[in-house]
Amino acid sequence: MATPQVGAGIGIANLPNQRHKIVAKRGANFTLMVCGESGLGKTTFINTLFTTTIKPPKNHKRRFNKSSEKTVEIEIIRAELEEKQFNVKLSVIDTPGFGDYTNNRDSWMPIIDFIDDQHESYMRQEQQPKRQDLIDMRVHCCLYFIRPTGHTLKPLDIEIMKRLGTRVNLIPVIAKADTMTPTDLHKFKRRILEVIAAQDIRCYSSPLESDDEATTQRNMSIMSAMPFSIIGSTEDVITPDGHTTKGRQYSWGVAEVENEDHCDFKKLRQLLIRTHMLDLIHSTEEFHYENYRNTQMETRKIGEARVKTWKEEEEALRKRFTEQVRLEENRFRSWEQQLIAERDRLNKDLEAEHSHIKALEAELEALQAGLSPRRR
Ligand SMILES: Nc1nc2c(ncn2[C@@H]2O[C@H](COP(=O)(O)OP(=O)(O)OP(=O)(O)O)[C@@H](O)[C@H]2O)c(=O)[nH]1
Repeated sequence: MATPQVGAGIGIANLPNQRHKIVAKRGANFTLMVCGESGLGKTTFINTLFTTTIKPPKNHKRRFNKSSEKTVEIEIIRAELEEKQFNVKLSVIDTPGFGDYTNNRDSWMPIIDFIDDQHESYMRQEQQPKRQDLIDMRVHCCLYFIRPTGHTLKPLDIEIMKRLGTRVNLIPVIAKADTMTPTDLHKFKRRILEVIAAQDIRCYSSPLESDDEATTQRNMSIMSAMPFSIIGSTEDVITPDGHTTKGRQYSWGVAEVENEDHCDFKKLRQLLIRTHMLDLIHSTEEFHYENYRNTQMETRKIGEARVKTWKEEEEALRKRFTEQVRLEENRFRSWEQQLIAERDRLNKDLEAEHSHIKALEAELEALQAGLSPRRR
């Protein structure tokens, strides 16, 4: 685990102004998770966000050597950020390779387990008599990277986002926004929001209202950009007006990371680092952790091992499926019985008609036999 010390002006010095001045004294502990399909720019984004190489870029050829059975590896990168004597102990949880495999269902389970395990570990530590220096790795925010397809969310995205949203502050982001036109990006955002609402996916939302009108406006402007479109790059480029900035160079021009006409990187950075870091920490504590704790307290005796929630969800899903199959089979059987009964009834009718014809034929024969001598 790398522990780089970085100190460039990225805005964490504003944190003490956010909510509790007390945090300023001991600094903050912030855990950020990035997940989404492989190659969407998660590592690049993290390095862009903290204006340093927190994590070295990967060798993408490596991916092709992996066995298709392999699940995601969770990586923890730690860094200490310091600005104007304010410290943030940052942990970044990367989930590389996600979605590379044929069996994608197996790829989200370790992510869900990781989040639950951190709550579990914190809860167990809290139950101990000695409660100082608790190790806290609860995930305060999860950035879910969406592939910039321009269509809509994929079923796998929906499935994972649903599970994440009930456990963690989920923030959806559209990766590689420089690969889409502003019109397509706008339509894509709208479709994503429609799916999020229709599928009841819970995303992070912060209180918008504040005593200060400017803060309310700022919060509204930040939150209205969700799902945030982002461009990641640690490379310097020269803009048409001649200044140097982080961006991606193309033959048609440059895509600038910090240009609000190009993407929402600035707003997302503002939310994560400057304005909402403490709210993300507090809502994890007050909402997601409490939720976990309450559920476990209701369903478990003290000391009893945790039943993995996703396993319960899987079991419920399996039961529902088996029940549906059973109902369908019953429906099919009763339909088959009806068909057999109908066939028997028709056969009987046919037999009766047959006998009737036979009787008529016999009668006709008898009549013909009766008539014959007189003819002669
Ligand atoms: N066009 C474009 N390319 C990007 C962007 N961000 C990253 N890339 C490129 O995408 C490739 C993958 O980037 P990574 O940051 O390694 O992606 P990742 O999601 O961490 O990949 P895994 O860890 O394998 O899941 C690299 O070649 C990056 O240069 C972006 O915003 N736009």
